[in-house]
Amino acid sequence: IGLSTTIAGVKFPGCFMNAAGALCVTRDELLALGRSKAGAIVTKSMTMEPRHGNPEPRYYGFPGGSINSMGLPNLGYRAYADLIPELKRCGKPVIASVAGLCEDDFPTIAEAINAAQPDLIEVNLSCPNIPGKPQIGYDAEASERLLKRVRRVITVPMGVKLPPYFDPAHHDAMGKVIGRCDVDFLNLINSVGNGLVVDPEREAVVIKPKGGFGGLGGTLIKPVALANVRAFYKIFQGRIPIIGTGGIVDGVDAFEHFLCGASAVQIGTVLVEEGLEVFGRLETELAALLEKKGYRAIEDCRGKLKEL
Ligand SMILES: C=Cc1c(C(=O)O)[nH]c(=O)[nH]c1=O
Repeated sequence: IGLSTTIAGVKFPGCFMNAAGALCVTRDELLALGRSKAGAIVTKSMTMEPRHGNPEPRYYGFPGGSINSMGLPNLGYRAYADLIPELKRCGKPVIASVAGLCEDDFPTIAEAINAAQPDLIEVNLSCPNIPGKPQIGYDAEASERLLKRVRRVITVPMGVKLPPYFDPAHHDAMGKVIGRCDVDFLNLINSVGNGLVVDPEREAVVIKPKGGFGGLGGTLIKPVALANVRAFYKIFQGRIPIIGTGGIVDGVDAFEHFLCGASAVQIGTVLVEEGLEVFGRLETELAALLEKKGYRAIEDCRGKLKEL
């Protein structure tokens, strides 16, 4: 069973990759991803200047998932632009994740990182952890304005990392925006923003930033992730490839994302908790599952979710 896939004309040797943010901030982390069985290298979302990020503890894993308020720790876009040629020599696609602290940052960073020619650029409209900054992805007009400015300066495939939406009216509104911005792929979803995890023993929050509020990931968000993959897959009738992210812990979870319409999947919490060996486990599990079900490749099951 081949687990390779193609997104916007770019061939991925494997369908599993890290989610931006998971083990991908430093040169060593990115090169380790290059040596691992990951099907791609995805950078941490980058900003104009290097950032330490929020005070620790800022990540907490627990049975069922994780909560984080990292605060965009990254090396700054210039460092990643310098790294991209070396990362591309690892023999798998390099996805540069672009963020910013304000709207004007995005086209500036995108133009500079495009010059380094990553295989794809992923525009992150969904960071939930910048104190005082609402997620751009929840503002349709701002999203459209930003994506059009970024599209003009990017010559490689451009994708969008969106937050979860919880109302079909929002799926439709964002679908219209995406349809007008010449987007090459979608990545659904980012963490479920501003959850709160409490430690009843200590009677305290578990992360320091924002009074303990942070983005939720892991198993508990899988139904939300699947709903968003399915909603946008149906809106675009499979014509815009989707990377499914959220709640993938084993091969069956990845299969569910493919059934809902994903062409590739990203992992965050399970990668942080288990380490780079998780890629081998997930590939083994998915290949066995597809074999058992009689599918020869991912595209044979993509979008085949049955309704009752
Ligand atoms: C880019 C910042 C993000 C962060 C962060 O750096 O706090 N955490 C997330 O769960 N998603 C993000 O998009």
